[in-house]
Amino acid sequence: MNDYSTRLHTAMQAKRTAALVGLDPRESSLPAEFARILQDHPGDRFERRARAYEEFSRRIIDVVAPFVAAVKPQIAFFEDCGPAGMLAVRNVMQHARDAGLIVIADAKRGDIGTTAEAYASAWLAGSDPSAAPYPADSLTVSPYLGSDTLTPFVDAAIQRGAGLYVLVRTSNPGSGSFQGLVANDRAVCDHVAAEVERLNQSTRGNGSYGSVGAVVGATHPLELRRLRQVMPTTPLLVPGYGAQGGTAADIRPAFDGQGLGVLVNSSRNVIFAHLRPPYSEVAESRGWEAAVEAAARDFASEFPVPAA
Ligand SMILES: O=C(O)c1cc(=O)[nH]c(=O)n1[C@@H]1O[C@H](COP(=O)(O)O)[C@@H](O)[C@H]1O
Repeated sequence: MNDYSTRLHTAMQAKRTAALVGLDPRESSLPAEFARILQDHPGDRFERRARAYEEFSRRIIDVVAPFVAAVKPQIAFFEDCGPAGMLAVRNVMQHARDAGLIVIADAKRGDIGTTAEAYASAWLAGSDPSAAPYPADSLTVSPYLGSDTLTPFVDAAIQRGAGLYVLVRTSNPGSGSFQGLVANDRAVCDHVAAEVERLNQSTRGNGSYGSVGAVVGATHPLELRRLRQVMPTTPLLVPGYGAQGGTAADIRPAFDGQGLGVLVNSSRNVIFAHLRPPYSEVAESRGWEAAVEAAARDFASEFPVPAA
């Protein structure tokens, strides 16, 4: 069984990019052709929306799979469709795995130990997609309840060859209100980062990176640099690029010498490329999937990874 970091970095080297496409479907931004499903598909409006999100996400996966290493379904949008949405996201995750992509479930879970065990068991399929009802390779996790509540996730990650991304410094404008508070001369996010690095070491084996990752937003470039120093062997998930204002130059210092150690997320800017220039022109002449393909290619080329 290959551990998460080995699988992730193999995928990044195969696709030669650190780009990750976020699957955040939103009814109001779907291409026009999905109006048919939203109106005519059998079931109530939640079931119809779930059907549209599944079809849209599957087609995004088919378009981007040649260019990126991973996708990150944002569970909130599927949950907002009720039970049909959860079935849809399960199918989307399986479709992505069948396409050879690394799947990060963005569900931001976290709770006391026994409950955390159930969350981990539900989401961390790891190297064997049949090991959990939701076949994710890795999961986003909140550290707010304390270090002991991360342990069940770490144990499951080790057992199943799965990965975690613990929220350290999130990309939203107000993330400093708690994460930036200073205690014992260090910001809370630095304390979390030190703990993530410690937990990560226990999963590391002989590889350069372990399986306990951290989320650090591209919108805080100075913190990103500092936190990379605190977590030198921790794989980073960096959201906030593109639609939230983060740039490639903000993120580059977090990569190691081989172009590894960081996955960069972009959701809206890729999956809804048909809504913004210059890709809207591509959509007009060649359809929305051509626009997504062009946006995914451009995004992937911003974060090149050399072949192994
Ligand atoms: O865990 C995340 O992925 C995440 C953490 C964070 O700090 N900021 C953040 O934007 N995200 C997620 O990353 C995605 C960003 O989407 P775009 O802004 O459209 O690229 C959303 O699904 C967010 O929930």
